Amino acid sequence: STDIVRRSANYQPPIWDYDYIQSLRSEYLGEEYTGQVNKLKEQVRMMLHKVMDPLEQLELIDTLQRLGLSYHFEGETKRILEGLYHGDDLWKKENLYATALKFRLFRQHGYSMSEEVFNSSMERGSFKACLCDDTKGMLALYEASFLSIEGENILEEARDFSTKHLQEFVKQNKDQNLSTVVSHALELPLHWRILRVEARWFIDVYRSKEDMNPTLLKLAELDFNMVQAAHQEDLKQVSRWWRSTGLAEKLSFVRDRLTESFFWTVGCTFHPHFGYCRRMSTKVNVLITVIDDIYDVYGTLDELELFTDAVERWEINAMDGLPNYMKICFLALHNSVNEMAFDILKEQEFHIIRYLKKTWADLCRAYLLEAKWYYSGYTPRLQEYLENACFSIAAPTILLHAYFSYTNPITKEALDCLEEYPNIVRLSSMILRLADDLGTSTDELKRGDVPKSIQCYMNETGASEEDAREYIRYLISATWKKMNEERAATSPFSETFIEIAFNLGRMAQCMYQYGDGHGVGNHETKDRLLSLFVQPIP
Ligand SMILES: CC1(C)[C@@H]2CC[C@@]1(C)[C@@H](OP(=O)([O-])OP(=O)([O-])[O-])C2
Ligand SMILES: [Mg+2]
Ligand SMILES: [Mg+2]
Ligand SMILES: [Mg+2]
Ligand SMILES: [Mg+2]
Ligand SMILES: [Mg+2]
Repeated sequence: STDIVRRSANYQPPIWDYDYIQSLRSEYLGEEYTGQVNKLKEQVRMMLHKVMDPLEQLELIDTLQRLGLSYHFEGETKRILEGLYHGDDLWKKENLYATALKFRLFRQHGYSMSEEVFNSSMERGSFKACLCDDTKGMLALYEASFLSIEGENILEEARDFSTKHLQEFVKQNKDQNLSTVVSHALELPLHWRILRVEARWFIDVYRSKEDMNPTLLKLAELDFNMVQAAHQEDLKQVSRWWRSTGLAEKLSFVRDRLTESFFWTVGCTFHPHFGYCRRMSTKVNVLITVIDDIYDVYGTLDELELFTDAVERWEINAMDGLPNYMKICFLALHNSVNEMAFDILKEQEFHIIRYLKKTWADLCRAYLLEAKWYYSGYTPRLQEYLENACFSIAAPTILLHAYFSYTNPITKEALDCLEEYPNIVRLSSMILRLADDLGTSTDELKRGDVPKSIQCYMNETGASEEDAREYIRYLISATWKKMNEERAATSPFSETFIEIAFNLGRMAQCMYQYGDGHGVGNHETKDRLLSLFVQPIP
């Protein structure tokens, strides 16, 4: 047969090998620290009951959230916010900092809050110039502005005004600690950050604050380490499964990214009780990574047509015509997905195979279309590219599997809605796709891949690459406003699902913050993985 010339991405081996992952241990696993944690949680509950000043109540809620502790105190938090929302005393001695903090927390927790609350800080349509010296207020206004939805001009003005003055503040660099915090916020606003990664960073910042509360700090450190121990067990378990598939060595040309695939799931649901969801989602992510590389790098168009047909048919004898490397990949996918369907059938008597095979078929068809565009040298218009690329980024597949792996009871209503790719899924996919293209397209185009959003926009408008990237960043920001609207809207999905969809977008911005954190595994990603999964807080 004619020699097939196959592209290569020259992917590096995983950052940690199997034996290293299996060697992970934590002294915080088991009951050793449970007594101490419960005592500390009790003390924090007392604090939540005793704090009476409205602003101090909000500050405590915000601090608990930033320390990664709010999941322990959802009841108390709700009670306090309910009380504040319906009371009106807070609004009297008002300053920008208090208004912005209150605005952000209420919107974050789904309360309706008008942007007009900032009117007293404005005159003739802009923010009062004197406010720019209030750095704490500027920072609070900046963070609050990312809870905006489309058409909120005051919040748009708030973001521009605060960004400008915060950048000025960092340049003057008068106060090292505050400059660090301000730079961090300017890099990525709180609303777009992954809670777990943020908590690890904030615990260190909180330790050196003059108003630091030792009980909160101690609980945050202990809880972080205990959750890390739980995550280690999940990672070790799913790493054993990954090794049993043999895919990494059989398909030596694909990305072998088990730990990064696991990191994506921790960003979506870090809660210790969601171990099954993390393990299932990791399987999905690592399989998607392999199949994506088969379509993007290795497969010939004929082979890809065969693989796509086999996935659409979803039956064992569909494998017969496949080349060997595709046989093993198809059977690994088929076995893993059917096993998840079996778990649900056993547990909930809900037969979900048709939903799962459809999402994998949709994904492979989207991959195939991109491969056809690549091989024919076609560059689509941006809109046409994105229509397909919101499927090929695999967010719908990831979110559907996540829904099944934590939801009990599964409802027909939510499933029918999920099948229509609802807004929340579409928007989360868009953010993931755009952030991924910003982070991966340079390397992808070097080794040969379909033109990505940046290139499609350049081709369509004649824009430079830098302007195209700027436009893609603008699209991410605009998509977040639509996402914020989805949270407020009523939907058949639980708060948990909405949060997972939001976190998938956040994970993308976290993973690609410094380039291709998944495929290349730069040092920032490695540092994050070490701090999340290996090194306990001392
Ligand atoms: C989990 C994922 C988001 C999905 C599989 C690996 C990813 C990190 C990304 O990989 P990439 O090759 O960049 O996707 P695409 O650009 O080829 O669609 C697509
Ligand atoms: Mg982050
Ligand atoms: Mg390999
Ligand atoms: Mg790819
Ligand atoms: Mg791809
Ligand atoms: Mg990519």
